[in-house]
Amino acid sequence: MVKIYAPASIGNVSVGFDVLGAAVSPVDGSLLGDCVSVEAAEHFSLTNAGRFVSKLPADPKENIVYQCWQRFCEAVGKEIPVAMTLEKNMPIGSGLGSSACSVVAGLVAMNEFCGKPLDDSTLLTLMGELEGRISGSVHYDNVAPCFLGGIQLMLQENEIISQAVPGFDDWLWVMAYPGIKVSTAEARAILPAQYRKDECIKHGRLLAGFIHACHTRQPLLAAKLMQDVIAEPYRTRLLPGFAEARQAAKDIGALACGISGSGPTLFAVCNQMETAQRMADWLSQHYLQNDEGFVHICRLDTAGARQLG
Ligand SMILES: Nc1ncnc2c1ncn2[C@@H]1O[C@H](COP(=O)(O)OP(=O)(O)O)[C@@H](O)[C@H]1O
Ligand SMILES: N[C@@H](CCOP(=O)(O)O)C(=O)O
Repeated sequence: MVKIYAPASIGNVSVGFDVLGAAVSPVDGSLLGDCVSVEAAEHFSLTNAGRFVSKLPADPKENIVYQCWQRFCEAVGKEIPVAMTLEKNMPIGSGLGSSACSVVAGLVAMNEFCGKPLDDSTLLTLMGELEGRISGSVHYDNVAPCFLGGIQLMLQENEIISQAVPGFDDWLWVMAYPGIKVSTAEARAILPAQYRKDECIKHGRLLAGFIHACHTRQPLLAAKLMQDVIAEPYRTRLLPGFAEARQAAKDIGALACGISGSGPTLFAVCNQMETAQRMADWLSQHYLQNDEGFVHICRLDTAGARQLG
């Protein structure tokens, strides 16, 4: 039996719409991600479990893990009879890369079980394709960090999909999921088809500056440049309480704050545990909308998808 864990991720990281993503895990050692197990069987089956199992599509063939199995079999050229189990621990439509967690765990579990017939680049291409089926267009900013770990920058040239960007070890990422759902496909559909020249220039400056600041080890500059001119101005209206939370992050002393993926999860970057804890307390009291919401203080998950059993 093979069991794979795939961690939560922050798509865009504010400054890199569709081209920058970061994998995160709670500092308390708890797991914030999906698990997929694969074992030998006479016929294919998929069993669902986990905290958010009831939110999965009613039709089993719409479960992206079923589609991972089907696509993997097509890629290796044979039907592989296995019993798969999805532990759906991630809320769906959360902005935490929930579908990516299932896709990455599903494909890595199949690949490990079969003795690694597919290389990382082929796997990542398949992950992007499957994620694209859900959100309406291929974007790797969740699947790449979830699979490979850390902060990943999408290059998509010279057969390189993604490469790592060095993060800052002392950064704490406070993640607050309010408990409501925002569909990624819908949050993409509300974005403009075109942007003005000055917005394009600013976006280029911010993203280039952020990557430069990471490589030259300037954390305060990197944090200052984490601004989103592409999605946040349009998506804020989907997120109750976001503007107040952003102001609170500034007042409390967070270095940066933004929408995780397409939301509704918000992230705030702090460089002191005390500030992160104050931020987490504020978000728990003011940003959560119902009992399904949660707040975690995280660090970058530099390992990405990994075998638990
Ligand atoms: N295993 C799965 N995990 C998450 N979502 C799934 C899964 N299988 C199918 N889906 C569907 O994919 C969509 C995921 O929505 P999306 O807004 O992309 O979520 P997220 O931003 O959390 O990845 C939903 O319509 C959901 O029903
Ligand atoms: N770049 C994408 C990221 C979506 O992330 P998700 O966690 O909301 O699926 C976007 O911003 O649309």
